[in-house]
Amino acid sequence: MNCHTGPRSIKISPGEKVQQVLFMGNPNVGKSVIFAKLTGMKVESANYAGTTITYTTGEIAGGELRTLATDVPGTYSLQATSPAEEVATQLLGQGAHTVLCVLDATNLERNLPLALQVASLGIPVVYALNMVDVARRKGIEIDVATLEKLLGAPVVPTSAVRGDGLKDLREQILQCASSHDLHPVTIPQDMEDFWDRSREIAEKVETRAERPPTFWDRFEEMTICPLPGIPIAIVVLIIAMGLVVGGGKALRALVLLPVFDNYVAPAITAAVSSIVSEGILRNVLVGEYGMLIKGIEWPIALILPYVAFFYVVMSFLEDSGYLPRLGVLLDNVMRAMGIQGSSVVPMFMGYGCAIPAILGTKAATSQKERLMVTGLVALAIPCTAQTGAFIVLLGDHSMLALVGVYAISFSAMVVAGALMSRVLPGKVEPMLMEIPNLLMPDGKSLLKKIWLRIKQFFMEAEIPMVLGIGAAALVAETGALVHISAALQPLVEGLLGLPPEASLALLLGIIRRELAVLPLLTMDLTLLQLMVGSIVALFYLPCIAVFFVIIKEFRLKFAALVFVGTMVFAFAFGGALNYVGQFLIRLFSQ
Ligand SMILES: Nc1nc2c(ncn2[C@@H]2O[C@H](COP(=O)(O)OP(=O)(O)OP(=O)(O)O)[C@@H](O)[C@H]2O)c(=O)[nH]1
Ligand SMILES: [Mg+2]
Repeated sequence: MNCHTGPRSIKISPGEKVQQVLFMGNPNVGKSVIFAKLTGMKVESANYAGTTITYTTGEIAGGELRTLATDVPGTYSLQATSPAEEVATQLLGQGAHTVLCVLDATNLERNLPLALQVASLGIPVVYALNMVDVARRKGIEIDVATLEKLLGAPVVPTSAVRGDGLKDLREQILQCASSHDLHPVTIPQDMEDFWDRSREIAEKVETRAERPPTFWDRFEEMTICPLPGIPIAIVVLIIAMGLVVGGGKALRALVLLPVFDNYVAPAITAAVSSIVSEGILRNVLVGEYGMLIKGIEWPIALILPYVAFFYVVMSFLEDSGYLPRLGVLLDNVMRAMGIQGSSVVPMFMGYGCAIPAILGTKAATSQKERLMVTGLVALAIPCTAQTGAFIVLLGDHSMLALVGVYAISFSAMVVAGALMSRVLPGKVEPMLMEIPNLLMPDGKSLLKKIWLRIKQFFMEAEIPMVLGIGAAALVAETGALVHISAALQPLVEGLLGLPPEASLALLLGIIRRELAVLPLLTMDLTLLQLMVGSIVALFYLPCIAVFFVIIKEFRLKFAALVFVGTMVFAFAFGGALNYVGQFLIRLFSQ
């Protein structure tokens, strides 16, 4: 038997007895952190609801029998309302030797209904009372002995990020799992919600110290009120953008470009020239579009610095719990787009990469919300690599042009969202928006997360880049580009006012989003042409990998709609910008 584990699989010999443990609980209570620490497996954790949207299985060492633990997506109740919650209830239906139910000590009353539902099915439960460090900071005390008595099962106080209480928790899990059998369970349609009982228990075990609010308490509140929440959000976004643009530029100019230009490129050119004689092959390898030159310079010396700083900022925002607060502030704007404020998280993820953003929509409660967010991410949200390309292309000319591209992207989202909410079938259900505690991210996990993301960018970008640029070099060197450019001339030159070679950007943009921008670097373009080129690249097709995910998650029909929609939007908007721009230039030069 092979268990689904995400990154690797666990082999179990036929007939071997294993213990199954499910890690369950409300979203954002620390299940994945506990799971990662007890199994040594790498799983994503972040400070918002819905980080885990599918399950991962790992092994907890130490018992007599082997113990398999499964990190389950968070759920508020056993009546699933989203695809991610359905995964949780299906896993529970298969039964377990033990369920580890993780409770957030700062939100006990809201966490208990699920715990009581699970226990009412007769499944053995061990409780982790997690986040006790945050509870202490907030002046919340929980009487663990009484809670244990009321729940009739072991309760272990833990602080998962610090590792406190995890040794004891492991022992309790192994002991409980070894003394019970596994039975599949049927989850009744109309389960009791246990809200009253939860309130009763919470009242008995919880004491909240009467104390004046600390600065941190007040700051948590301030971030969600329009005043001063919106000015705070603007400052946060300016700092974030400054860090990405400034930090990326410095890393690129001071380290990566000098190293590449002075050492790497000459070494590669010399090595290839000594083996390959002059001609098409040498040009494809190290010429103007040489795959070994541009294929390394573009992803590593130009884009990587921005990607790296972007992930630093994004991971910090994710782990601090600030993102859902942005959702509260933007709720009205998001509703104008036809989606819920809580979708700010997957949409923000889209600024990293569209794929986790689309998968992240599994936590949404309606299919229409999933389609809307996916459509918007595919159309108008540039991924981090494309953002890097925009900064390289526009940032050196005019920061205003760069800000302009993002302003157009936001406006387009409102228009496209309003359009899609009319065209797409179904209804967007109101979603529960959970606002997590603001936390100071744990340094070690933050660095690990940033490093993993940078590594993943490198692995995913490098090969398609080199191959795509190689294909482009071949197209240019063999003269095929002239024919392709002639065929696309009415579109590229006529409608968009770009030089014919810009057709290369459209061809390469199918492979990766930043490749729809980078070829423009080698052309001598006016500011208007740079803007038009960037806007077309922004709205143009998402990359091939994203299409595969859209087809897998939704239907081919929706992928086709995204294909046509993004194409039409890109050319219509790019064309309009070109004509309006040219008209204004003529008007002002008279
Ligand atoms: N201070 C503190 N932070 C914690 C603790 N446990 C988890 N966290 C943080 O809380 C956030 C949520 O943790 P996750 O492990 O992603 O939560 P989850 O229950 O898996 O969430 P979903 O996958 O969304 O259901 C992360 O930012 C963690 O770093 C803890 O004991 N103390
Ligand atoms: Mg999780």
